[in-house]
Amino acid sequence: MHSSSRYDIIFAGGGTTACVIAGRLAAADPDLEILIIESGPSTKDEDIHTQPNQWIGLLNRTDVYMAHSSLTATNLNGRSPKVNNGSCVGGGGSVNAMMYNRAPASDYDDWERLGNPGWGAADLIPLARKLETYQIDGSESIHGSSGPIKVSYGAPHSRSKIGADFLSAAAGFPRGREFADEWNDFATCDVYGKFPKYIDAETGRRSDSAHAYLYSQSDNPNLHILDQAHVNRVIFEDKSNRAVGVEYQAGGANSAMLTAYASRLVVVSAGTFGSPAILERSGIGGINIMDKHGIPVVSDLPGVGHNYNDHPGAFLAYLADQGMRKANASSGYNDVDAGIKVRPNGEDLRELPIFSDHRWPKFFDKIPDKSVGPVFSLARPMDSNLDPTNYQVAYFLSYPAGTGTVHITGRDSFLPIEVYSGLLDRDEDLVLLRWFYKWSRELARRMDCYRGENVPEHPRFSEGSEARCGAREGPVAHAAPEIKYTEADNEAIDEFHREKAVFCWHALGSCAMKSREDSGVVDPRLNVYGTKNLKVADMSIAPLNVGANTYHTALLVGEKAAIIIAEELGISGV
Ligand SMILES: Cc1cc2nc3c(=O)[nH]c(=O)nc-3n(C[C@H](O)[C@H](O)[C@H](O)COP(=O)(O)OP(=O)(O)OC[C@H]3O[C@@H](n4cnc5c(N)ncnc54)[C@H](O)[C@@H]3O)c2cc1C
Repeated sequence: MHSSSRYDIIFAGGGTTACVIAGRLAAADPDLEILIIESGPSTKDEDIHTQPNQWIGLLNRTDVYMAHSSLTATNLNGRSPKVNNGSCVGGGGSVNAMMYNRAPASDYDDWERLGNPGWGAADLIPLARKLETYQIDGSESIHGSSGPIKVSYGAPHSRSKIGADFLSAAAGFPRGREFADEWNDFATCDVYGKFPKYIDAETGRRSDSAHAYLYSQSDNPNLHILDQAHVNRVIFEDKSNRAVGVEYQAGGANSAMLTAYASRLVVVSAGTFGSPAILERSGIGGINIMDKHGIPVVSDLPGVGHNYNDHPGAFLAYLADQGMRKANASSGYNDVDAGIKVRPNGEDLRELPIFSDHRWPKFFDKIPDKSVGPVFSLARPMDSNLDPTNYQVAYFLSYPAGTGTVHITGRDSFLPIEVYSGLLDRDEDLVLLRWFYKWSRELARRMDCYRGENVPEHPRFSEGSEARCGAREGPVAHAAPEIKYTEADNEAIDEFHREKAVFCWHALGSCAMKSREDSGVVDPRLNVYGTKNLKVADMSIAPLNVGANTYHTALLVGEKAAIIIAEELGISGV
């Protein structure tokens, strides 16, 4: 499809957000010459991407899924956890777990309050309706009925019994929370519910932005997708700092450097790891980084690569009764059925030292739609090295206190990037994870299918501890007393998290939309400070974390960016 080297708009990176923007603009103005340069392969109609139950297998595919080693952090016992992103047309959206989870309204209002007019919930909620066709009974004031992204509970008859078992255990769990059919209304949390999925109920296929926005316009000859090509840097017109194109390589690390020119706009949309790296290689970033790698400075922006965040969590494996077997043969299923976005009550807060004294009053207390994170069940372990008959109960922190950094290690786009994760840097995050472990285990051991813990996948409690893990005959009674943990047990849980806690693929924030004085990288119109005709649009612009899996926010950023760009280029109908 790559026929010319002059375009109106070039996208550097062709992931979730780029597909939304390019698709919207191309649909509104089919004459617009658009080039998307994506380092990974095409995903069009590939079963591994379109068949939901194949998604766990994707995590072993180095061609469509990129793993970055991170530097070790203080609280990780010398461990260097991998952080990952999708690397293919559609990016994370073409490899992700398809869990549909919307962030609370207050998150976007927080973004707006940081000096970003137009990014509050009142502006974004209409876009949330626009982007989806909600195939579940839901209120029209909250959900869309004609958007490109399809949301359902999965293909009919595709669910396992694990989700229902989780919800029935929750009903008997004495910690008393309600149940709700709707928990994605931007307001509700602390209720149990079923997890909707980015799966088209009619076809059973994954509903991703690549297919929904881009491939659906394959007949448009002006919409060019160049896959398996790495963007090295943005090119600027001499002295004016106006972006005029990009340099890229289409044949691997040793191939020739090629150029493509954009007369109207360059949009960097390479995700939380790729976007700051492209900016830094282009001379946009901290002076220390430019000096270190001998890159001429275009814009001195020390915030590039800072403010990196994700959701730290853990996936606990349990032994299951063989009769409760799992995902059936249907491919329209992602193994995730039920969960809760937990908000601690007064009693819970007494179990959360450090967190309840500092982070809670500062960030959560007065804002009732903010949960501290979800707990959810999985019918099959995320880790394909584990026995597939195990089930998992997982949890993650929505707003961890620790943050990290992402920087280049050289001028070559094939060099690894340097990531400092910040994972568990802060004690309050460790305390909260400890509490989540206990809560989630109480739920897991009340499930009918429970037959004990997969011991190596749990904390190493000492001999004689009430908390010690192992195989069991069956579940405990719903009203059974909770396990009492000693100080030594608490230390074992912390140690487990130091060794096993992971980031949940929700990287964001490394090119934050904030004021320049506050270490921001882009303004509210997504323009990179100190440049012209250059925007960043993807999850890297998130100035603060969001209390949900991040695909929904990436889609929202795409819809919002499409409107901004259309306004500026005089394109109507977006
Ligand atoms: C395994 C996994 C599971 C997930 N599960 C869920 C879930 O169940 N629910 C949910 O809501 N969210 C989930 N997410 C998160 C969600 O998918 C991401 O937040 C979202 O896709 C991020 O979109 P983005 O546009 O910011 O970046 P991406 O979609 O990551 O796109 C960035 C693209 O840029 C490309 N790129 C990078 N550098 C270059 C370069 N130099 N040149 C050219 N191209 C480049 C990358 O290859 C990538 O395709 C998951 C993510 C992953 C990876």
